[in-house]
Amino acid sequence: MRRFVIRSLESAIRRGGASASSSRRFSSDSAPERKVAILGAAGGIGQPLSLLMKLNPLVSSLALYDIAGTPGVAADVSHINTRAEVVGYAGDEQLGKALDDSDVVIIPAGVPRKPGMTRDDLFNINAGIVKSLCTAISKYCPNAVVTMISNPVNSTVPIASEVFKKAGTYDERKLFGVTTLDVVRAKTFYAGKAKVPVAGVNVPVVGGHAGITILPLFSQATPASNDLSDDDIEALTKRTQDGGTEVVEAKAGKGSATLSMAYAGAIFADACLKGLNGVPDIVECSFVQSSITELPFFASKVRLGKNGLEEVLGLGPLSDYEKEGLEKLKPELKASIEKGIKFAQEN
Ligand SMILES: NC(=O)C1=CN([C@@H]2O[C@H](COP(=O)(O)OP(=O)(O)OC[C@H]3O[C@@H](n4cnc5c(N)ncnc54)[C@H](O)[C@@H]3O)[C@@H](O)[C@H]2O)C=CC1
Ligand SMILES: O=C([O-])CC(=O)C(=O)O
Repeated sequence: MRRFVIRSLESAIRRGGASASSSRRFSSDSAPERKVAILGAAGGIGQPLSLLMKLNPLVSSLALYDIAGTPGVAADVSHINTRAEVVGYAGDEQLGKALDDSDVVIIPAGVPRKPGMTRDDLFNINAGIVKSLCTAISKYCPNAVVTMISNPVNSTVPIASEVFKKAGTYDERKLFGVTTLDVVRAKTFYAGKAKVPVAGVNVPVVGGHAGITILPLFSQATPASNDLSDDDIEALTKRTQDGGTEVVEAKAGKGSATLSMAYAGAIFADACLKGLNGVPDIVECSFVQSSITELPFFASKVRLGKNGLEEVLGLGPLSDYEKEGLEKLKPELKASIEKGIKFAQEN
């Protein structure tokens, strides 16, 4: 954690976080002013994510919004002696103020899974929540980068895109489904199996964010390992795809991943902020509008920049096992995307 924060600070300052081309005001520690809003900030993910964003020196203003409970979270987090000014907002009537002038909006609002449920089982409740929050975003901060954590991500991102299109504010460079936790898991599981230090591991994860739509590309993992058998790769793939369910079952009815998700959400938000600040070569995996397959949204490596999404990177060479996984995931991902679009168009 400490290393993450220090790295952020160092790279923001050293690699152009203080880029003179930004029209933003600069604070004394040379990073431009950036407002981050978290919607669902009092929840299981929202609270630790609020803490992590308060520790991020690239954030100058942190708005914590939820339907209730945010004054307490904000009072607590605000006592930490870091740069960000923290304000809590609760209830519909304060949503506009929370969003006003935000550079990055992170959305972990909505219900989590219980054992036996799929992410799609959350659709009926979370689709409406995401739709109303995105309607407010298009009104109060139409230029913000939006990072969507609420599940099912394979549908909530298409919902957000339709809401923004209807409002006339859609910019595909500003909408991201957060799949960073899949990458975090793939790195951890790979390092354990390949017996390499986890800090230097990289594994792209493509597709979507549910079950078989999560496709880790272990053939591209670095450092490469010659010791892993086909069975090992299959087991690693399945464990990554079922990582969320592993946590849901271990929590036995008390929700899904919150701490690891907050970590992943903070990594992705930090990457977005660095991109906005003009730091070069910021690449993360994310579920975005894409043309690298025939599906309109797809997760892959993306380059982040001053306007959000700068470039969707290709899939790279796939193993036969990964090629097969890619073809298998397409029908499910397509159906989830279409379900989201249909919901937003009809409601
Ligand atoms: N993308 C990913 O990798 C992951 C996504 N998730 C998803 O994140 C979501 C949140 O999970 P948790 O934090 O564990 O749930 P939680 O139930 O602990 O917290 C959700 C929060 O959202 C708030 N909320 C509900 N309606 C709202 C609205 N209209 N406006 C603002 N806030 C609202 C609730 O009051 C609550 O505080 C779930 O949908 C879960 O499936 C969870 C883990 C990983
Ligand atoms: O599994 C869930 O419901 C939450 C989630 O998306 C994850 O942990 O990857």
